[in-house]
Amino acid sequence: TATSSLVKRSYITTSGNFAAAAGSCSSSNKMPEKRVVPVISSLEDFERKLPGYLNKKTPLALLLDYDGTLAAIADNPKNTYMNVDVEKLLNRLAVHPQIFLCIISGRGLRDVQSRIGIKGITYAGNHGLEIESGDGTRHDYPLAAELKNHYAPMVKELINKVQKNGAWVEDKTVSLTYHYRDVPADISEEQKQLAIRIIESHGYRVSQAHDAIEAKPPVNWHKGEASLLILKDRFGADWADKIKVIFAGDDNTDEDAMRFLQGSSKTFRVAADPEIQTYADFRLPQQDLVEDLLKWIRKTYTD
Ligand SMILES: O=P(O)(O)OC[C@H]1O[C@H](O[C@H]2O[C@H](CO)[C@@H](O)[C@H](O)[C@H]2O)[C@H](O)[C@@H](O)[C@@H]1O
Repeated sequence: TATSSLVKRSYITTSGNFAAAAGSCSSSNKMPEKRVVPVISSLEDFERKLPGYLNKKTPLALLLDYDGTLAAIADNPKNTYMNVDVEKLLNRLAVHPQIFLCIISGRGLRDVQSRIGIKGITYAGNHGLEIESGDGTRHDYPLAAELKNHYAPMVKELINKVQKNGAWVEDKTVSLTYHYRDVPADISEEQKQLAIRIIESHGYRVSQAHDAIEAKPPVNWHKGEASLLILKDRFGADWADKIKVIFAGDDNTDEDAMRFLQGSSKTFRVAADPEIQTYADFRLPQQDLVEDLLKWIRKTYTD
């Protein structure tokens, strides 16, 4: 079955050679030439700019990021919430027979599951390193032992040396986030640079997030690869011929999904900055437009 292949599939983990692994995907990550991304700024805009993309006879895979997409960015990850209408819409779409709902987050799997709170849907945590289907089937990216052995010492060193002046380490067991929002501006950059050096000295890869940096294992696995695995697993290798796909996200790590889904989906980047470079098909200038995206889908599939 689709779910059993999720468990059985095995991936070749990059070897203990961190540097080689870290360099191996850099060229394919290059952004396309500067282009103006069409903007969607109202519910009507979805219909106007994507006429006929969705129809109730064709199944939809709806892949959504959490922080900054379903929930507005807050001062602390513990203080995020989806507004009541978004929650209701999501719950409704989750049980629609033509809609496959998946949440793909940088948070730990259990954390994002508890925040969304919908049973029976697919979740990916830690940027896709951990995946759990609605029936409980799991896929954990097999990280090399040498890499895993560096994780705890990395957390310890970060806590000892840079968890200060308001900064703190979010330990998510296979990747971490170093939050520095509350560090005074005059020392923030220096402290962040030290955190980056510590992370890289342990062979982990750094990427920028909102007032935080992410430390991820240097493997060619991210939200893009995870999205493809999830889609293949659920709909088969020819998923692109059978279904429509929508992905929405707001962060650098979501760009991997937007890049991997190019041409076979419609992707939306939540970003206020009109100059932002993105692989997405459309830009949503405010986070609350995600609610309109969900309303557009509900209207198409339930009216
Ligand atoms: O992939 P996502 O679901 O978008 O998760 C990305 C990271 O989100 C969280 O951090 C970000 O959101 C926080 C709450 O709004 C905010 O305080 C922080 O500044 C942001 O960077 C989460 O804490 C991380 O673990 C996720 O990787």
